Amino acid sequence: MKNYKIPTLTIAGSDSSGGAGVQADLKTFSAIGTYGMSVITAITAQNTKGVFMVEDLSKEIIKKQIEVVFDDIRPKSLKIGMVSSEEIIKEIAKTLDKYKPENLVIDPVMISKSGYSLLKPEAKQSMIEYLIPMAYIITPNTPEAEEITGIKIDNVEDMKLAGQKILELGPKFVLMKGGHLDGDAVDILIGKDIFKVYKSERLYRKNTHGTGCTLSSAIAAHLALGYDICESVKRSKEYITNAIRYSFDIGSGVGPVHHFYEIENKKI
Ligand SMILES: Nc1ncnc2c1ncn2[C@@H]1O[C@H](COP(=O)(O)OP(=O)(O)O)[C@@H](O)[C@H]1O
Ligand SMILES: Cc1ncc(COP(=O)(O)OP(=O)(O)O)c(N)n1
Repeated sequence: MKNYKIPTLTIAGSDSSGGAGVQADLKTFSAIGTYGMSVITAITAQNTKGVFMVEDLSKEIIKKQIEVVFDDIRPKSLKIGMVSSEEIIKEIAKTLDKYKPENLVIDPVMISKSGYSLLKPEAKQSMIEYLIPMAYIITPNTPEAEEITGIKIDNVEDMKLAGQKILELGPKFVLMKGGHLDGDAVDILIGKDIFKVYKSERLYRKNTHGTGCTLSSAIAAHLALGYDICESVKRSKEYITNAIRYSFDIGSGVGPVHHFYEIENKKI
């Protein structure tokens, strides 16, 4: 049930083309029916053809954005997307630690579809050490899970192994996303006492810019609305599948997925 007074927050980078990052997150929050807020970590000059330039914001302004939001409108859930440097990761972890946020969804963004490194390689370890243990749920795609665990992932069995290893780093749940493998799009939710598979048919679409951002913010929105973890993932998987199904051509490269308000009423 939508409730536009329920606050949700994204801590992520800005995508000037509107398909990924903060812009995708805010569209998702609105479409699912929550009140979206944003803490911007970096500005990317990006379009459907690629990422052309990135500038991080200072750790001071990132910290201040978090503080003023939490001190005034405490979010019911939040997601963290692009955080590119060790310095920024540590500042966010330290600042959030003061507020003990509930329902923290971490999308461990590393490399954009166009191949641009959005996480500096030397910052990977601080993401593992400082951010991942704080997560209620983390949502790695297979290349990210490989980077985090060192396990090569070619199939669902490998996804389970890697997911288990990520769980040992401290998050409550891990959602292993299988969009990069062949065949059906299979995601696996792993927790101490939970193992659930969410499967949808593979859609052969060109326009898949922002899929990971959209899925993680959909999970944050559903958690904020009060759904439990399994129902939040189920509804978010339906949301992203429809968003990919109705994705459209805009620009000359990989276009965005479609956020629209009727999406929840469509059957997949
Ligand atoms: N071609 C596709 N058809 C259907 N679902 C897909 C497709 N590609 C990705 N997905 C789904 O979109 C979500 C994002 O997946 P993935 O592509 O693995 O992550 P990311 O966008 O972070 O690289 C997952 O739920 C995945 O199963
Ligand atoms: C600013 C910003 N943040 C994250 C991403 C990566 O988004 P993702 O949802 O993984 O989709 P692709 O860009 O890989 O299609 C981004 N591109 N920009």
